[in-house]
Amino acid sequence: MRMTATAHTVHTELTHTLQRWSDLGWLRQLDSALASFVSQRDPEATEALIVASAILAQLEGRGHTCLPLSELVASPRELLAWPAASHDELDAVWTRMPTSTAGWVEAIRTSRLVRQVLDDGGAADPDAGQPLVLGGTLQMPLLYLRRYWIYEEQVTTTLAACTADVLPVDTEKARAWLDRLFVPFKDEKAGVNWQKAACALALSGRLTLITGGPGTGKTYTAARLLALVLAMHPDPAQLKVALAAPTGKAAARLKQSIEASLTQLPADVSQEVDLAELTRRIGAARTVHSLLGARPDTRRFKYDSRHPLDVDLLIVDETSMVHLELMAALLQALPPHARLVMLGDQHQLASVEAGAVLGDLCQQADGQHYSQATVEYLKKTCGEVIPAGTQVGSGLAQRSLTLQFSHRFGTVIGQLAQTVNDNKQEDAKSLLSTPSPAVWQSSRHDPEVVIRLAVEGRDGARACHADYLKRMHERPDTTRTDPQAHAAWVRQVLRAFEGFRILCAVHDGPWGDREINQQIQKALAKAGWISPTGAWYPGRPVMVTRNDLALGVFNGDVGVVLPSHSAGGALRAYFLDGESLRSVSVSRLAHAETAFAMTVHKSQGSEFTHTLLVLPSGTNEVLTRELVYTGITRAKSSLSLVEGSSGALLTAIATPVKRSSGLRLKLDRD
Ligand SMILES: Nc1ncnc2c1ncn2[C@@H]1O[C@H](COP(=O)(O)OP(=O)(O)OP(=O)(O)O)[C@@H](O)[C@H]1O
Repeated sequence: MRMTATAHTVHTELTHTLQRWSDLGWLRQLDSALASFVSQRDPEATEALIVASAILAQLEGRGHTCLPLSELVASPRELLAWPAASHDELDAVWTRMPTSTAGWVEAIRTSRLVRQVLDDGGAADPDAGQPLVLGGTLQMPLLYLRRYWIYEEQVTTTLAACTADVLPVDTEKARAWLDRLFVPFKDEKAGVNWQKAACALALSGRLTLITGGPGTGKTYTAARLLALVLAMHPDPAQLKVALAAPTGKAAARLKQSIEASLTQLPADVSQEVDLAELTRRIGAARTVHSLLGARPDTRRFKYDSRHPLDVDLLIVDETSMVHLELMAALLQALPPHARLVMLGDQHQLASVEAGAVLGDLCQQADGQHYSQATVEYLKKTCGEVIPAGTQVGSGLAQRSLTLQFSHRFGTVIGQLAQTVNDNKQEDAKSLLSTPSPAVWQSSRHDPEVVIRLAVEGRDGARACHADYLKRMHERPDTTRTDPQAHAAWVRQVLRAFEGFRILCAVHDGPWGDREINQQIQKALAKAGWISPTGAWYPGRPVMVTRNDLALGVFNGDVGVVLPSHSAGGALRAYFLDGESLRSVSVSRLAHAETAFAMTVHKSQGSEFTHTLLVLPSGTNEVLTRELVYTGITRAKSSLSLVEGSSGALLTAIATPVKRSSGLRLKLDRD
């Protein structure tokens, strides 16, 4: 098709403008490149489509799976959150943009690069491999990059199929087992034992979503569910169980806490259910990627809908970190008969990749959307009486449940986490202004406070980096000749290291993990704890930044560099997963960084006795409610907070993460 001279000039001017916006750092190069691609491939493309393409690409980079066109109508300033210097230029371009949602739809749907599949927009366009998809509804039109639309469709279709399958349950037998597996426990708030109800729910369907904050007993419940499924199975020896989590660390923790929970089961249960055999059969917990058979240099997995996983029951933990693409792959690979139980905390940070799937799926997981049938089933199967919801939720709501009582937290950290979730800023302020061993906030906004806490701890929370370094220096002589004594010493050092961690919101600047790591290294060297003569030195904590299957190390693994027991004591990086120890020669560890401090994102799935949360000064788009909630809930016993400027925490609490997605709309449709 030939472009008219005027259209050509308009396209050229616009793509130059977008390219300049990339050069100024407002857009990414990738974003303006997509806009140029659209302009080149469709000479008839409207200016609105070209601009929308660039913005769509940018939003994908920020974790959104689509662009809601209604947000472009008034002014995109809020949506884009670019620096003030951009406002005049944006406004000038916007004078040429449609002024209504319907106008945007019309400007976009006509392009041959766009596949129109609006629910109520007339016949959907045939699929001709268009790179963009216009989905959603006329009232809530959503522009997608093709692959994200496909992932959302795959997730909704498989979820709908899973939730529609009702599995037969011998309710009498189940009730008898559930009464044995759960000692009478009543949630203080609702008087419902949600853990027991979760197990009952999981028996009756192929998909169960169990959410809840830290320590609410998600893995405790999953262990009982495993015992229950095994006890109810007609041929237990045939049952194939798999455990998985998004990161290696979280997978190791899942396996460890499930095993610990299984050992706590009443003796009469373990006499009838062969728990030792169950533990053996589960095998190692895997990362979701390795479970699915990730292959280097390709997005495709070994297991998919044509080659499903060989599993009857799959339990996935830390589901909040599973992004849309991975969730689609996981659901596709599930065999049609298998049960999937997803555990996670919907309030935690989503993965950096696009999608906030758990949050989307858990919209009605509060137990207040149960149908009469769900309520009756639960009463019959586990004896728990849950009032039917005033508004009956979707099929997925019938398969979802929130555990509500934390068994782990000292009350103050738990309360603080709750006030963050509920956006109760005044309550958060008052909890933080009452110093206690559990929760403490610095009144000074100085990185020096962070360094001092790292070296000395504080009153009521002495755990700090000096602890593991002290253990390192107290190395028994036997560790030089006896490999077992050496392994025991390494474990002690690594466990002490898990007692304290600094979590930063950002990488760069004086409050970022990079600078803080350097300052702490200097301070610990000055105090005589370490001797960083080169890049590798005993006591250097490291985080792996890239998977290396050959070495057996994974992105996010955190360990400590220590001398090996071999003659000469060559340095190795040691990693602890539960009880099992791995080590790698530092000379082979090409992708690792120092980890006295790390980002909150990287800390997901881990917990530390004393957690020091560091927030930057000024406004920063990463400062969100989910980030501070995730940081706070990494603390097992004590939390310390240092803000770059006063009010950073409160600003973050008031700023929930917003990630656009069409999943909720699609789940409602189905
Ligand atoms: N009903 C219960 N009775 C007694 N102890 C419980 C109960 N539920 C959980 N616990 C204990 O509370 C602690 C936290 O439980 P668990 O690890 O299962 O929580 P979680 O929700 O998986 O936490 P996280 O999200 O932090 O991994 C464990 O020590 C567990 O044994």
